[in-house]
Amino acid sequence: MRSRLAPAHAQSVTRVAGPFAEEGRVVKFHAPEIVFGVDSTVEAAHAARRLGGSRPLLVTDPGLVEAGWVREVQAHLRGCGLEPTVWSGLTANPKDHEITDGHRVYEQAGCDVLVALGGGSVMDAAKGIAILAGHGGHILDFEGVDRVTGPIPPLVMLPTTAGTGADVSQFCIVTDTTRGTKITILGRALVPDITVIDPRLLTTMPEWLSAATGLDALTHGVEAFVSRAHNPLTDHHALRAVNTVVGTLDASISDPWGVRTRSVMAQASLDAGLAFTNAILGAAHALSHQVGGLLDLPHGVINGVLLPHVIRFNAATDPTPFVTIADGLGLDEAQGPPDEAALAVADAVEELARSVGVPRRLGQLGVQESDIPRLATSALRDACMATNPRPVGLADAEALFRAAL
Ligand SMILES: NC(=O)c1ccc[n+]([C@@H]2O[C@H](COP(=O)([O-])OP(=O)(O)OC[C@H]3O[C@@H](n4cnc5c(N)ncnc54)[C@H](O)[C@@H]3O)[C@@H](O)[C@H]2O)c1
Ligand SMILES: [Fe+2]
Repeated sequence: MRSRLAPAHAQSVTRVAGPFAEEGRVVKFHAPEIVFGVDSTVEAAHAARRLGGSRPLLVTDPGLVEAGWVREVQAHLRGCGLEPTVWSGLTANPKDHEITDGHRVYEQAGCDVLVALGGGSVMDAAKGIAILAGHGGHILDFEGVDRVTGPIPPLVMLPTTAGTGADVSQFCIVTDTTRGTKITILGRALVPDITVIDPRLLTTMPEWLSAATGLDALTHGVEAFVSRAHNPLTDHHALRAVNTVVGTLDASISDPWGVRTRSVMAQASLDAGLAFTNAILGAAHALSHQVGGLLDLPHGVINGVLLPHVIRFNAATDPTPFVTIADGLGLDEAQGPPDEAALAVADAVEELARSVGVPRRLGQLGVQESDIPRLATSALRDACMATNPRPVGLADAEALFRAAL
């Protein structure tokens, strides 16, 4: 049974972080070691060494090579006496066969630790390589929950977007190129050993990427807050992430080199990541993974289109948690009826998405009516669907896709 606060005008938002557990309920919370700060990148090299590595595979992608960050991290690794091999042969929304390629390089070079420098795609690829290094087999064999049962090599994360939260999460998302969908591999074994968050690395993000990844963090915050698996520890991070993204995303885009606003967004991404890795996600992600797998589009952009629709769908049966979000965002409707407060949150998300240049409709991204039955069917199998607060049937998933089309 959901334990949720009464509307915000009756109780303050700070109550969300109140008593940890109801009687008879166990609350768990996992997180990697976290280093946060401008110019902290070198810590990743120290960490790789401290974790017992001598030959790191530096997993990255061509965009990060071009941005100049790969050279810098290579120098740090060498400066710590390590012998890195760089592998950058992956694309956004990493593909199953790319993980196989990366694993081959890992084995051929005799690597013993993974350092991921990049966005969610790079970090998920590094996790995928770690899974294969520990178990062999094919990456798609590990789809689902807790299929990674043995030890895997140490994982050091240097996130360059803000963000997917993959640097703190137990998720690994890979594109199944045969089925044209994204699979979710989920389990505590995939929580990285350490994330080194240097907001300086975010300054080279192009505008569209800042917008997309900021909306991804917002979606993580909202979905974690309303998730069936939420708890007071995750609520705190989820709410703070939502408030911070809404308050800062515009500014971080208009001042791309501003390390202060980038730092705030990095913290929002971290908060959102800590929330969702523990509370899991919901229908927006379950639907988004299908569109991302089919059309190879930026994950955060798809989320920005879908989230308002999913909020309205969920609020139709229980608007209460959205009242707390509305209150945190300072929306006037938080003082009124709960369903109006929830709709105001959906509208605020839609407005933010449009203000940062995300299209309003899935149709503008290339989704067609004829895709919907297939997208809806596979969305029901996604691991994120189980924690959506309102049960989603096939007709609901189709209706959600149509509403967003
Ligand atoms: N594992 C998880 O917990 C989790 C959570 C959410 C999303 N994801 C996954 O993450 C992926 C999306 O990751 P993303 O949104 O971070 O983008 P991304 O990693 O796909 O990167 C997109 C592009 O941006 C470039 N880029 C990244 N950082 C840059 C920087 N600082 N400067 C210049 N260019 C830069 C990359 O080179 C790439 O070309 C999707 O596959 C999604 O499914 C994973
Ligand atoms: Fe996401």
